[in-house]
Amino acid sequence: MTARTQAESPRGIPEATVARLPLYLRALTLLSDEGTSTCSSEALAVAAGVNSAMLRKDLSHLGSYGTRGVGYDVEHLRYQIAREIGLTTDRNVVVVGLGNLGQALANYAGFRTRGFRVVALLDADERLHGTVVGGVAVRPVHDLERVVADLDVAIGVLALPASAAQEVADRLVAAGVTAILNFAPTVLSVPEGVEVRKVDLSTELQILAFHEQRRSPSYLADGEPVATGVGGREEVR
Ligand SMILES: NC(=O)c1ccc[n+]([C@@H]2O[C@H](COP(=O)([O-])OP(=O)(O)OC[C@H]3O[C@@H](n4cnc5c(N)ncnc54)[C@H](O)[C@@H]3O)[C@@H](O)[C@H]2O)c1
Repeated sequence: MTARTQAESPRGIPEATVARLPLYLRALTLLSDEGTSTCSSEALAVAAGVNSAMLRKDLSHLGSYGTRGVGYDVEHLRYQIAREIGLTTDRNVVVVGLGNLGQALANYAGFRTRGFRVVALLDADERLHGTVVGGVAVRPVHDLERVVADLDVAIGVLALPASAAQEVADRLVAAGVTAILNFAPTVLSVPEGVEVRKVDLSTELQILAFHEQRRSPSYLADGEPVATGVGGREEVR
């Protein structure tokens, strides 16, 4: 076996490419919905928001090179990418924590059309038990192990307070779940072989603020952040 020189998925596709596959899939789905059957790499790159050289390189990792003068077959490429991401079979999802965020996630119809079935909702608050969100009844978190086994849950979504996240993650892992999407503001510790993705909207907002600041006329004028705090010091939050 050759040593891996950069982060790669088990099939040898660079992780950076894997991270862009959902962008291509979304762009191809839009093109398909518009009735487009073939598209050039340039058009697909624009629709996905990347440059076309990067797109061609990414797709070459999938063995997809398009046809010279014609471009890519939209449906075929869509299938190839969906298969690569593992979306040709539906995945069952459990959402744990049915507060503001959990309810919004459970109500989101877009998961279903992308191959994710929210099959169970769990919460510790007994006032929520039996209430129906997005067509699924909320059950006690006590049922977690049974739900995972009976409903063949593949992915756990954590939308609960940070203080409860590790314990629930441990229970999910012990029950056999190997993929966790964590919205709680805490770093989870999981054994090797378990994949955790963390979603943090405030980090994304901070990144936007960083770029926004660099576009501001005063920053561009002298290359320095604007002093906003008392005594001319920049306010740091
Ligand atoms: N990642 C992000 O971008 C983002 C955005 C918003 C909120 N959050 C985080 O998501 C989490 C949920 O936010 P919210 O606004 O929905 O909070 P919320 O207080 O409205 O809901 C939390 C829910 O978790 C339940 N809960 C608490 N302990 C539990 C346990 N041990 N087992 C099962 N359920 C339990 C509560 O009963 C409640 O229904 C918080 O940690 C918040 O910080 C993250």
